[in-house]
Amino acid sequence: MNALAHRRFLRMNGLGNEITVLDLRGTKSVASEAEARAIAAAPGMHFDQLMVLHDPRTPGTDAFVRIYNTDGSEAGACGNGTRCVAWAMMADPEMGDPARKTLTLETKGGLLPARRLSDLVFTVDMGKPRLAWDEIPLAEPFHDTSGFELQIGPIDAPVLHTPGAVSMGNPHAVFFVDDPYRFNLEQIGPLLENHPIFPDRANISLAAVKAPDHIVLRVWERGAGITRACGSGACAALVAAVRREFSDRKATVSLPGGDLVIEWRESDGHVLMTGPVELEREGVLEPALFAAA
Ligand SMILES: N[C@H](CCC[C@H](N)C(=O)O)C(=O)O
Repeated sequence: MNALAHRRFLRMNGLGNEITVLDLRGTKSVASEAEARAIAAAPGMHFDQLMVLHDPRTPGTDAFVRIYNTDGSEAGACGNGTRCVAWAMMADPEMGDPARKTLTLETKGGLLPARRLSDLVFTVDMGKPRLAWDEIPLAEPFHDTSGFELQIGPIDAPVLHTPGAVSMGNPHAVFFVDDPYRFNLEQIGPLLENHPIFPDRANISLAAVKAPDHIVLRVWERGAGITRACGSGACAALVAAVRREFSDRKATVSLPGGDLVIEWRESDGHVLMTGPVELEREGVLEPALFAAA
């Protein structure tokens, strides 16, 4: 019997970014990429990200969280998913402790302190952005403020120039454009995600700075495609905009699914992301899901 069979899961979202939460704390089980893909591919089970809770690894933290994309690939950060896990660990009757208003999660990307502001609104400290070319990572050095030239085919695809490159524990390329909805992101997203300049692939954002405190964003996510929202992408876009003096250090980022408030805190260089979560349903993983995994 597969170790994940019959396990309870929560189906949540962060501004429409579809998140499944699974609690494997107290076990030695680890979901494989094939198992994550199998869950995402099953009827009615699609997720953009699967957030799997494991026992804490670092003193002072409450859980280690593995993050899987729709294609099964693991990621070091997921802002919307982290808010959903924070809700689950504070408010879910089986996973949570309602007395908690703060907790610290850990992912492959680092430590993530989270605070509950109200029933469904959380602030996560997403840590410091990583900005060196080999931290993103990129395949070669690039000029750290003007970005790097990036051209893609086919010919009818718009030529996109000088994205900002930022890691929030996962790789992001942010293209500043006049109107993110003018581009055929379905076409250019996968070309850019898989561009050889990104040895680990990348999340691709199209950002329009409408005001010093307002950015409009669309994201093609690595391993998931176009999503309704991307929390780490919103953080990356704010950081890239500040570095180019396009925006203030605190701004509202409007994604297709709604708004996040992002602040690149002056005092310690950490990026704070504030936004809502929603619980859609709960369920149990059927053994048949894993027949082919
Ligand atoms: N697709 C991303 C992970 C999820 C990011 C996004 N859903 C968020 O809220 O940050 C990656 O492979 O790096």
